[in-house]
Amino acid sequence: MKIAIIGAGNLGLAIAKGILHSNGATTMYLTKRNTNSIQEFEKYGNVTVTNNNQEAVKNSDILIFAVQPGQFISILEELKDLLTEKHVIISTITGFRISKIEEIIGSDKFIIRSMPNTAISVGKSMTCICSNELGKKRVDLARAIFNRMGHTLEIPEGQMQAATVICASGVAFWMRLIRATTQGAIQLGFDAKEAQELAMHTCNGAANLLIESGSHPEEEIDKVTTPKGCTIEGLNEMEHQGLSSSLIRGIVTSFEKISEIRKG
Ligand SMILES: NC(=O)C1=CN([C@@H]2O[C@H](COP(=O)(O)OP(=O)(O)OC[C@H]3O[C@@H](n4cnc5c(N)ncnc54)[C@H](OP(=O)(O)O)[C@@H]3O)[C@@H](O)[C@H]2O)C=CC1
Ligand SMILES: O=C(O)[C@@H]1CCC=N1
Repeated sequence: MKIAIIGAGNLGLAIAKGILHSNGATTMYLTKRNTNSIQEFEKYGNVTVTNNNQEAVKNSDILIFAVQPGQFISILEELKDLLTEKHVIISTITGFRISKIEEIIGSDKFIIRSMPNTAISVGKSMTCICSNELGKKRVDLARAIFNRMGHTLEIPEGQMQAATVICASGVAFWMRLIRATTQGAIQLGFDAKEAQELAMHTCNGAANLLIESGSHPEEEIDKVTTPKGCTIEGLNEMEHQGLSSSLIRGIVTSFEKISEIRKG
């Protein structure tokens, strides 16, 4: 697999780490205009760091675009004449519709739109995927690439904004919940390092319980809440203070913002 990541910033580098972590590429190009900060990636023998997008495209089959939305159009213009039937174009750009990509490079290209999250760097991304008509023939390939770095779900393009909030922004939401749990643990007497260890591994365990058992969260909650015990007392107080409601409202607010950005 010859992969190029055009725009090796926060997300692009997280994807690069995930690919390296999973031995997912035979060769990998990483591009950005100022390459000083990512030069170290060349220590991996199969990685080329360059500011030359055209060189990366010519020498790769899978092109993952991870630039800011405002940078994407001019990059596609720069590269469109080099794109051939060997290329699978994978965009991670928030809010950038497939039809807009087709307007620039044509609908006769394999185009995948994806929404990974930064946990891709450790092989644990939840990545949502959709494609243009022709790209349907390459969805399985795209899923195979991202499945090596976590879990994938194919969705209609109309759900991509919602997936951005739940999965990409979601990493930040879960981090805050883990941090709050850590603060609670410190108040109960653990030092900061231990407190974070307890919080993140408990979070990991809870998620894995659901993933592996397929059960509903309330089923697992029922197993933990001893009648008249401490768990239900704590849980009910959290709900009196608006735990579920505040999460839902935050998610909806985030979605309203992303819709507003897209209109802009
Ligand atoms: N961060 C996240 O969790 C997620 C982000 N996204 C989306 O991914 C995209 C990237 O986000 P993020 O990584 O946070 O942004 P960054 O700004 O960190 O990364 C963008 C990178 O693109 C490079 N770049 C800019 N212009 C060019 C060019 N002409 N050629 C090659 N490289 C270029 C920049 O480097 P330089 O200036 O040196 O060129 C920079 O490293 C966005 O569209 C975002 O919406 C999607 C899902 C999750
Ligand atoms: O916060 C943002 O707008 C982008 C989209 C998803 C993650 N970061």
